[in-house]
Formats: sequence, C-alpha cells, structure tokens
Amino acid sequence: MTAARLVVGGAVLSGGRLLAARRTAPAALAGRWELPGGKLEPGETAPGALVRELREELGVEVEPLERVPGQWPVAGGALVLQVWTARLVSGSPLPLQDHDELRWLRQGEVDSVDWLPQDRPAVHWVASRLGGSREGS
Ligand SMILES: Nc1nc2c([nH]c(=O)n2[C@H]2C[C@H](O)[C@@H](COP(=O)(O)OP(=O)(O)OP(=O)(O)O)O2)c(=O)[nH]1
Repeated sequence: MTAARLVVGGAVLSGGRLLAARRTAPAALAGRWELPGGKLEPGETAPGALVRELREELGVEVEPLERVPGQWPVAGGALVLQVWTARLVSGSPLPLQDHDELRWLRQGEVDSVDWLPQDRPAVHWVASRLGGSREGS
C-alpha cells in the first residue's frame, strides 16, 4: 500500500486576519476556497514546502509557526492535508497562480466563504485563536 502524499495548507495570519484563497482548478474544485499551499516535493519538509508554495502562488514570504493538530484525507485518501499557521513576513499576497481571488477574513467572517470541506476543521481551529491573536498589528 502506498503512503498518502502530503499536502500542506498555510493558515496565513496578519493583523488578526486569516487569508483565504479561491481555487481555479481542477474544475471540480474551482470556485471553492482553501488555505494556499500544495504537495510536498521529494525531500521537502512541510514548512519548507509551504514557504516555496506561497512564494510561487502568492508572491509572499511567510514564516511557518505551528502545525494545526490533525490531518485530513483528500482525493479519496491518495493525499493527506496538514495545516500550518504562518506569519506574513513580507509582500502583499496576489493570486499569481492557482487562485483568482484572495480574501483576508476576521474571526467572525471565516464562514463567509465556501471552504473545501477538508479545510473546515483547521480553519475553525485557527479562527478560534484569531480573537486574541498577536500576529501583526
Ligand atoms: N493547496 C491546498 N490543497 C487542498 C486544500 N484542501 C484540499 O482539500 N486540498 C486538495 C486540493 C488538491 O486535490 C490537493 C492539493 O493539490 P494542489 O494542486 O494544491 O497541489 P500543488 O500546488 O502541489 O499542485 P501540482 O504541483 O500537483 O499542480 O489537495 C488546501 O487547503 N490547500
């Protein structure tokens, strides 16, 4: 049995807000919202992959902070999603690839977008900590 390949999603935090990204592909997932990120390349750590993916997809530098407890099967179990919180270090996120819209959500706004189902537990875990967040100003 082949081990599921890891996907890392970034809960990017800035100024007490969480970044949500709307996917453009594949068709079945287009229009749904996710935590930006992607699959680990061979030899990468999850935080390392997250830094690379967010540089490529959003044009920003982030510092991964902590892993959200748990992991969630994706694509019928071929992939498994892990989520890390991350601090925005530099740049303003832009939907350069894989997304067509980005939104910064405050605690009371996190349910205002149509998240991929696998993301919801991690999003709620992060949101529950946003109120007292010391991230950003
Ligand atoms: N990036 C990301 N993918 C997610 C999340 N939630 C979720 O179910 N997925 C699914 C969607 C995809 O089936 C898979 C990740 O694929 P991806 O297309 O983002 O990965 P990637 O950037 O490495 O893409 P590629 O190199 O294969 O083109 O995980 C999430 O929060 N972030």
